[in-house]
Amino acid sequence: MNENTILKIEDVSVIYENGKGISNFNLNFDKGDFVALVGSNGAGKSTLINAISGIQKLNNGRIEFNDKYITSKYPYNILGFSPQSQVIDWYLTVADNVKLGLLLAGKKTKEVQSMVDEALDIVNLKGKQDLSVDQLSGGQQQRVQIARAIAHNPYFYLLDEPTTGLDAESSEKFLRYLKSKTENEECAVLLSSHDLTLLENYCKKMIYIDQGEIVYFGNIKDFVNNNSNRKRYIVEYNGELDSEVLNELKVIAKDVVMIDENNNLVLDLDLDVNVSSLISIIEKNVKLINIKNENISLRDTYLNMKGRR
Ligand SMILES: Nc1ncnc2c1ncn2[C@@H]1O[C@H](COP(=O)(O)OP(=O)(O)OP(=O)(O)O)[C@@H](O)[C@H]1O
Repeated sequence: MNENTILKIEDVSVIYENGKGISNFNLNFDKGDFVALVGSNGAGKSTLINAISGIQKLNNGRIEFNDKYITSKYPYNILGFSPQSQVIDWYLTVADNVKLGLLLAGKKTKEVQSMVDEALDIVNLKGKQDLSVDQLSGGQQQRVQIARAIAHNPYFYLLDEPTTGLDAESSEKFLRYLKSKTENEECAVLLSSHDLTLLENYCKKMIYIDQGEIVYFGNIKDFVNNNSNRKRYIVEYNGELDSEVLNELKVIAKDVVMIDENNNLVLDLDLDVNVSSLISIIEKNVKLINIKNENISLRDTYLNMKGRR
């Protein structure tokens, strides 16, 4: 195993009695990796996460940890695991929930309080530390679970839909925190979510699973570049576009024509569309100021690909 590799998955299959599950997964996670796990409902994301966490038995293959980071003697030390279902202790306060996680991770009592404070700060629950968790909203309870998963500064974060139920600002703050961890410390993150825009903004790599199989594992940028069959053009212009011209553009651009909030014309074009012919149509009607060329988002690329599969 490469010295930068934290965790390696070789030929892993988990097949449930009904024949569903995941088959022949080969993956590896190096330090610095921030990996998005994407796929439709039932694709196999939680199965993979639970297999890595050890709560799901494998039918085949093995999961190897680099013993530089992970010793099987102290698994809680290494994994920052937040499963999809809530696993908080309802009879404890917010702070005690996090403290319990730290003690299970083998942290010494004297270092625990500052780690609790830091984790609660990251999830914006500092003022609520003495409340019992059943007094919190659903999103706040989810944040307690996150705090418990991250408080011990694990080498590997294993997070199953951690932002579900979180407000936009908490989700952004949490992903920003994870990004800075992967950039500055020896750790890696695997995080599942259906929020592809959030994932694209923070993660570097992605695993795309469909019906228990890996469709893609690699950089998000490469996925978008290689699989998007369209490019976006943003056209800034002076004047008023006639509806006739817009209709003409819509025929060529197969209806994917919009006017954005800055009153620019947005065209999502198939790669084989001749852009200059479109521009001459626009120029007949208005004065062109600028044309910007953008890649399509991960979300649009993914939805497009799903439509084709
Ligand atoms: N304990 C189980 N017994 C039998 N089948 C299961 C079990 N757990 C999951 N499955 C099936 O395995 C497949 C993968 O499920 P999994 O929970 O891993 O999907 P997921 O990608 O996490 O979905 P979601 O986005 O809905 O959380 C599904 O078809 C699911 O019905």
